[in-house]
Amino acid sequence: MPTPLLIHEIDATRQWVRERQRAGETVGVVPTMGALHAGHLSLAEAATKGCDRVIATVFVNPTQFAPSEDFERYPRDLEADAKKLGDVGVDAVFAPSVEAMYPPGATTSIDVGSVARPFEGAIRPTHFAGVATVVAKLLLIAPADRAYFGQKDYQQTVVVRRMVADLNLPIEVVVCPTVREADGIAMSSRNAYLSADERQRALCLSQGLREAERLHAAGERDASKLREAARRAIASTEGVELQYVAVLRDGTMDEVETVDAPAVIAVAARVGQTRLIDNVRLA
Ligand SMILES: Nc1ncnc2c1ncn2[C@@H]1O[C@H](COP(=O)(O)OP(=O)(O)OP(=O)(O)O)[C@@H](O)[C@H]1O
Ligand SMILES: CC(C)(CO)[C@@H](O)C(=O)[O-]
Ligand code: BAL
Repeated sequence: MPTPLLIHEIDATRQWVRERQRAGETVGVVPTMGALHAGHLSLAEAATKGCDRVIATVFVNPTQFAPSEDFERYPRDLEADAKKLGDVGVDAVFAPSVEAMYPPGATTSIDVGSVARPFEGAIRPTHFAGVATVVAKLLLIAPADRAYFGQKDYQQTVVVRRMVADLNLPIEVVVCPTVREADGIAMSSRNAYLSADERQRALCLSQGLREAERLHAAGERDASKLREAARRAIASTEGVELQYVAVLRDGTMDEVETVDAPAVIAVAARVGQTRLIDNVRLA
Protein backbone atom coordinates (compact mmCIF):
# COMPACT_ATOMS: atom_id res chain seq x y z
CA MET A 1 0.00 0.00 0.00
CA PRO A 2 1.31 3.51 -0.71
CA THR A 3 2.37 5.72 2.21
CA PRO A 4 -0.37 8.26 2.90
CA LEU A 5 0.14 11.91 2.08
CA LEU A 6 1.61 13.50 5.21
CA ILE A 7 0.29 17.02 5.85
CA HIS A 8 1.49 19.28 8.66
CA GLU A 9 -0.32 22.51 7.71
CA ILE A 10 -3.88 23.43 8.63
CA ASP A 11 -4.80 25.17 5.35
CA ALA A 12 -3.43 22.34 3.21
CA THR A 13 -5.46 19.82 5.21
CA ARG A 14 -8.71 21.75 4.77
CA GLN A 15 -7.96 22.14 1.07
CA TRP A 16 -7.28 18.40 0.68
CA VAL A 17 -10.66 17.52 2.25
CA ARG A 18 -12.59 20.18 0.30
CA GLU A 19 -11.03 19.12 -3.00
CA ARG A 20 -12.05 15.48 -2.46
CA GLN A 21 -15.60 16.59 -1.61
CA ARG A 22 -15.78 18.90 -4.65
CA ALA A 23 -14.86 15.83 -6.74
CA GLY A 24 -17.98 14.14 -5.32
CA GLU A 25 -16.17 11.89 -2.83
CA THR A 26 -17.15 11.34 0.80
CA VAL A 27 -14.38 11.84 3.36
CA GLY A 28 -13.90 10.15 6.74
CA VAL A 29 -11.69 11.50 9.52
CA VAL A 30 -10.10 9.37 12.25
CA PRO A 31 -8.71 11.47 15.14
CA THR A 32 -5.90 9.79 17.10
CA MET A 33 -2.99 10.59 19.36
CA GLY A 34 -0.75 8.13 17.47
CA ALA A 35 1.16 5.11 18.84
CA LEU A 36 -1.28 3.19 16.73
CA HIS A 37 -2.54 -0.31 17.52
CA ALA A 38 -5.19 -2.57 16.03
CA GLY A 39 -7.93 -0.61 17.87
CA HIS A 40 -7.07 2.59 16.01
CA LEU A 41 -6.65 0.68 12.76
CA SER A 42 -10.16 -0.79 13.12
CA LEU A 43 -11.49 2.80 13.09
CA ALA A 44 -9.43 3.51 9.97
CA GLU A 45 -10.74 0.33 8.35
CA ALA A 46 -14.34 1.25 9.17
CA ALA A 47 -13.67 4.67 7.65
CA THR A 48 -12.19 3.20 4.45
CA LYS A 49 -15.29 0.98 4.13
CA GLY A 50 -17.72 3.83 4.84
CA CYS A 51 -16.07 6.67 2.87
CA ASP A 52 -14.33 7.19 -0.48
CA ARG A 53 -11.33 8.90 1.15
CA VAL A 54 -9.91 8.82 4.67
CA ILE A 55 -7.74 11.23 6.58
CA ALA A 56 -6.34 10.30 10.00
CA THR A 57 -5.06 12.88 12.45
CA VAL A 58 -2.08 12.19 14.70
CA PHE A 59 -1.69 14.78 17.44
CA VAL A 60 -0.79 14.31 21.10
CA ASN A 61 -3.01 17.07 22.39
CA PRO A 62 -1.40 18.84 25.38
CA THR A 63 -4.63 20.49 26.56
CA GLN A 64 -6.29 17.18 27.49
CA PHE A 65 -3.45 16.20 29.83
CA ALA A 66 -3.21 17.66 33.35
CA PRO A 67 0.28 18.85 34.33
CA SER A 68 0.72 15.71 36.48
CA GLU A 69 -0.19 13.36 33.58
CA ASP A 70 1.85 11.62 30.90
CA PHE A 71 1.95 14.18 28.03
CA GLU A 72 5.76 14.19 27.86
CA ARG A 73 6.21 10.44 27.94
CA TYR A 74 3.18 9.57 25.77
CA PRO A 75 4.56 7.28 23.00
CA ARG A 76 5.23 8.97 19.64
CA ASP A 77 6.29 7.37 16.33
CA LEU A 78 4.83 9.23 13.35
CA GLU A 79 6.77 7.28 10.72
CA ALA A 80 5.52 3.90 11.97
CA ASP A 81 1.98 5.31 12.39
CA ALA A 82 1.89 6.63 8.80
CA LYS A 83 3.00 3.25 7.47
CA LYS A 84 0.32 1.39 9.45
CA LEU A 85 -2.34 3.83 8.24
CA GLY A 86 -1.17 3.42 4.63
CA ASP A 87 -1.41 -0.35 4.99
CA VAL A 88 -5.13 -0.12 5.82
CA GLY A 89 -5.82 2.29 2.96
CA VAL A 90 -5.78 5.69 4.67
CA ASP A 91 -5.10 8.41 2.07
CA ALA A 92 -3.75 11.28 4.17
CA VAL A 93 -2.43 11.99 7.66
CA PHE A 94 -2.69 15.39 9.36
CA ALA A 95 0.11 15.69 11.93
CA PRO A 96 0.30 19.29 13.14
CA SER A 97 2.75 20.81 15.59
CA VAL A 98 1.55 22.02 18.99
CA GLU A 99 2.41 25.59 17.87
CA ALA A 100 0.20 25.28 14.77
CA MET A 101 -2.76 24.04 16.83
CA TYR A 102 -2.26 26.42 19.75
CA PRO A 103 -0.46 29.54 18.56
CA PRO A 104 0.50 32.09 21.21
CA GLY A 105 -2.60 33.89 22.42
CA ALA A 106 -5.07 31.03 21.77
CA THR A 107 -7.46 30.85 24.75
CA THR A 108 -10.79 29.44 23.49
CA SER A 109 -11.93 26.30 25.26
CA ILE A 110 -15.16 24.32 24.86
CA ASP A 111 -17.07 23.34 28.00
CA VAL A 112 -19.51 20.60 27.00
CA GLY A 113 -21.31 20.73 30.34
CA SER A 114 -22.88 17.99 32.44
CA VAL A 115 -21.82 14.91 30.43
CA ALA A 116 -18.18 15.95 30.85
CA ARG A 117 -18.36 16.28 34.66
CA PRO A 118 -18.74 12.82 36.23
CA PHE A 119 -16.45 9.74 36.17
CA GLU A 120 -13.50 10.54 33.87
CA GLY A 121 -14.33 14.24 34.21
CA ALA A 122 -14.29 14.06 38.01
CA ILE A 123 -10.89 12.35 38.05
CA ARG A 124 -9.47 14.43 35.16
CA PRO A 125 -11.26 17.80 35.61
CA THR A 126 -9.61 19.57 32.66
CA HIS A 127 -9.58 16.57 30.31
CA PHE A 128 -12.83 16.89 28.37
CA ALA A 129 -12.49 20.63 27.72
CA GLY A 130 -9.17 19.72 26.07
CA VAL A 131 -10.74 16.86 24.12
CA ALA A 132 -13.81 18.84 23.02
CA THR A 133 -11.70 21.82 21.95
CA VAL A 134 -9.20 19.79 19.95
CA VAL A 135 -11.88 17.58 18.36
CA ALA A 136 -13.86 20.67 17.32
CA LYS A 137 -10.67 22.16 15.85
CA LEU A 138 -9.79 18.91 14.04
CA LEU A 139 -13.32 18.62 12.60
CA LEU A 140 -13.14 22.22 11.36
CA ILE A 141 -9.63 21.75 9.93
CA ALA A 142 -10.64 18.43 8.31
CA PRO A 143 -14.35 19.09 7.60
CA ALA A 144 -15.12 15.48 6.69
CA ASP A 145 -18.50 13.81 6.25
CA ARG A 146 -17.97 11.25 9.01
CA ALA A 147 -15.72 11.09 12.09
CA TYR A 148 -14.75 7.78 13.70
CA PHE A 149 -14.25 7.18 17.44
CA GLY A 150 -13.78 4.06 19.60
CA GLN A 151 -16.26 2.68 22.14
CA LYS A 152 -13.30 2.04 24.50
CA ASP A 153 -13.37 5.77 25.41
CA TYR A 154 -17.12 5.65 26.08
CA GLN A 155 -17.49 8.99 27.90
CA GLN A 156 -15.46 10.66 25.15
CA THR A 157 -18.02 9.43 22.59
CA VAL A 158 -20.85 10.93 24.68
CA VAL A 159 -18.97 14.23 25.04
CA VAL A 160 -18.11 14.38 21.33
CA ARG A 161 -21.68 13.59 20.21
CA ARG A 162 -23.01 16.32 22.58
CA MET A 163 -20.45 18.86 21.30
CA VAL A 164 -21.14 18.05 17.62
CA ALA A 165 -24.91 18.39 18.17
CA ASP A 166 -24.67 21.56 20.26
CA LEU A 167 -22.30 23.31 17.82
CA ASN A 168 -24.27 22.10 14.76
CA LEU A 169 -21.15 20.64 13.21
CA PRO A 170 -22.20 19.07 9.89
CA ILE A 171 -20.57 15.68 10.48
CA GLU A 172 -21.79 12.19 11.35
CA VAL A 173 -20.15 10.65 14.42
CA VAL A 174 -19.52 6.89 14.04
CA VAL A 175 -18.59 4.82 17.12
CA CYS A 176 -16.72 1.54 16.49
CA PRO A 177 -16.51 -1.49 18.84
CA THR A 178 -13.62 -1.97 21.27
CA VAL A 179 -10.83 -4.15 19.89
CA ARG A 180 -9.33 -6.51 22.48
CA GLU A 181 -6.20 -8.62 22.80
CA ALA A 182 -6.75 -12.40 22.66
CA ASP A 183 -6.97 -12.55 26.49
CA GLY A 184 -9.65 -9.84 26.61
CA ILE A 185 -7.74 -6.71 27.64
CA ALA A 186 -8.87 -3.64 25.67
CA MET A 187 -6.14 -2.37 23.36
CA SER A 188 -4.79 0.98 24.51
CA SER A 189 -1.63 2.94 23.79
CA ARG A 190 -1.13 3.12 27.55
CA ASN A 191 -0.87 -0.70 27.82
CA ALA A 192 2.73 -0.12 26.68
CA TYR A 193 3.45 1.37 30.13
CA LEU A 194 2.57 -1.91 31.91
CA SER A 195 5.25 -4.32 33.16
CA ALA A 196 4.63 -8.01 32.43
CA ASP A 197 3.27 -8.43 35.95
CA GLU A 198 0.98 -5.37 35.70
CA ARG A 199 -0.21 -6.53 32.27
CA GLN A 200 -1.39 -9.77 33.93
CA ARG A 201 -3.12 -7.90 36.77
CA ALA A 202 -4.78 -5.51 34.29
CA LEU A 203 -6.79 -8.44 32.94
CA CYS A 204 -9.12 -8.02 35.93
CA LEU A 205 -10.83 -5.04 34.23
CA SER A 206 -12.09 -7.00 31.24
CA GLN A 207 -12.72 -10.06 33.42
CA GLY A 208 -14.88 -8.02 35.80
CA LEU A 209 -16.81 -6.56 32.89
CA ARG A 210 -17.24 -10.00 31.36
CA GLU A 211 -18.63 -11.30 34.64
CA ALA A 212 -21.17 -8.44 34.71
CA GLU A 213 -22.01 -9.17 31.08
CA ARG A 214 -22.54 -12.85 31.92
CA LEU A 215 -24.89 -11.98 34.80
CA HIS A 216 -26.82 -9.59 32.58
CA ALA A 217 -27.12 -12.24 29.86
CA ALA A 218 -28.46 -14.63 32.55
CA GLY A 219 -31.23 -12.12 33.34
CA GLU A 220 -29.81 -9.96 36.17
CA ARG A 221 -31.23 -6.44 35.84
CA ASP A 222 -30.21 -4.94 39.21
CA ALA A 223 -27.37 -2.52 38.40
CA SER A 224 -25.95 -2.80 41.94
CA LYS A 225 -25.42 -6.57 41.41
CA LEU A 226 -23.77 -5.98 38.05
CA ARG A 227 -21.52 -3.29 39.54
CA GLU A 228 -20.66 -5.57 42.45
CA ALA A 229 -19.58 -8.38 40.09
CA ALA A 230 -17.19 -6.06 38.26
CA ARG A 231 -16.03 -4.42 41.49
CA ARG A 232 -15.21 -7.76 43.12
CA ALA A 233 -12.98 -8.90 40.25
CA ILE A 234 -11.09 -5.61 40.10
CA ALA A 235 -10.84 -4.62 43.77
CA SER A 236 -9.68 -8.11 44.76
CA THR A 237 -6.65 -7.92 42.43
CA GLU A 238 -3.49 -6.90 44.24
CA GLY A 239 -1.78 -3.83 42.83
CA VAL A 240 -4.97 -2.60 41.14
CA GLU A 241 -6.85 0.40 42.55
CA LEU A 242 -10.45 0.62 41.35
CA GLN A 243 -11.58 4.21 40.64
CA TYR A 244 -15.19 3.70 39.56
CA VAL A 245 -17.74 1.22 38.26
CA ALA A 246 -20.84 2.72 36.67
CA VAL A 247 -23.91 1.37 34.90
CA LEU A 248 -25.16 4.02 32.46
CA ARG A 249 -28.05 4.32 30.06
CA ASP A 250 -26.49 3.63 26.64
CA GLY A 251 -25.43 6.81 24.86
CA THR A 252 -25.62 8.90 28.06
CA MET A 253 -23.80 9.49 31.33
CA ASP A 254 -27.02 8.83 33.32
CA GLU A 255 -26.63 6.11 35.95
CA VAL A 256 -29.41 3.52 36.08
CA GLU A 257 -30.46 1.26 38.93
CA THR A 258 -32.44 -1.16 36.75
CA VAL A 259 -31.14 -2.25 33.37
CA ASP A 260 -34.42 -2.29 31.45
CA ALA A 261 -32.93 -0.78 28.25
CA PRO A 262 -29.51 -0.93 26.55
CA ALA A 263 -26.81 0.15 29.02
CA VAL A 264 -23.05 0.36 29.38
CA ILE A 265 -20.99 -0.77 32.35
CA ALA A 266 -17.82 1.30 32.55
CA VAL A 267 -14.78 0.95 34.81
CA ALA A 268 -11.54 2.80 35.51
CA ALA A 269 -8.63 1.57 37.57
CA ARG A 270 -5.04 2.35 38.27
CA VAL A 271 -2.65 -0.53 37.64
CA GLY A 272 0.62 0.58 39.22
CA GLN A 273 1.14 4.08 37.81
CA THR A 274 -1.03 3.45 34.71
CA ARG A 275 -4.70 4.46 34.48
CA LEU A 276 -6.84 2.18 32.35
CA ILE A 277 -10.51 2.38 31.35
CA ASP A 278 -12.83 -0.16 29.78
CA ASN A 279 -16.54 -0.79 29.26
CA VAL A 280 -19.01 -3.20 27.69
CA ARG A 281 -22.51 -2.72 26.36
CA LEU A 282 -25.33 -4.55 28.09
CA ALA A 283 -28.00 -4.96 25.43
N1 LIG B 1 -9.13 -0.89 21.74
C1 LIG B 1 -9.73 0.02 21.00
N2 LIG B 1 -10.75 -0.34 20.19
C2 LIG B 1 -11.39 0.58 19.43
N3 LIG B 1 -11.06 1.90 19.39
C3 LIG B 1 -10.05 2.29 20.18
C4 LIG B 1 -9.33 1.39 21.01
N4 LIG B 1 -8.38 2.08 21.67
C5 LIG B 1 -8.47 3.36 21.29
N5 LIG B 1 -9.48 3.49 20.39
C6 LIG B 1 -9.94 4.73 19.79
O1 LIG B 1 -8.95 5.32 19.00
C7 LIG B 1 -9.10 6.74 19.04
C8 LIG B 1 -7.80 7.35 19.42
O2 LIG B 1 -7.49 6.97 20.74
P1 LIG B 1 -6.10 7.24 21.44
O3 LIG B 1 -5.12 7.70 20.42
O4 LIG B 1 -6.30 7.99 22.68
O5 LIG B 1 -5.66 5.76 21.79
P2 LIG B 1 -5.78 4.96 23.09
O6 LIG B 1 -5.21 3.63 22.83
O7 LIG B 1 -7.16 5.10 23.63
O8 LIG B 1 -4.77 5.70 23.97
P3 LIG B 1 -4.79 5.87 25.50
O9 LIG B 1 -4.11 4.68 25.99
O10 LIG B 1 -4.03 7.12 25.57
O11 LIG B 1 -6.18 6.03 25.98
C9 LIG B 1 -10.20 7.04 20.06
O12 LIG B 1 -11.42 7.25 19.36
C10 LIG B 1 -10.24 5.75 20.86
O13 LIG B 1 -11.50 5.50 21.45
C1 LIG C 1 -10.08 12.11 20.27
C2 LIG C 1 -8.62 12.43 20.58
C3 LIG C 1 -7.77 12.09 19.37
C4 LIG C 1 -8.50 13.93 20.84
O1 LIG C 1 -7.18 14.27 21.12
C5 LIG C 1 -8.15 11.65 21.82
O2 LIG C 1 -8.84 12.03 22.96
C6 LIG C 1 -8.14 10.18 21.63
O3 LIG C 1 -7.19 9.74 21.00
O4 LIG C 1 -9.05 9.48 22.07
N1 BAL D 1 -8.05 7.94 24.62
C1 BAL D 1 -8.27 9.14 25.40
C2 BAL D 1 -7.10 10.02 25.42
C3 BAL D 1 -6.61 10.36 26.79
O1 BAL D 1 -6.75 9.55 27.70
O2 BAL D 1 -6.07 11.45 26.96
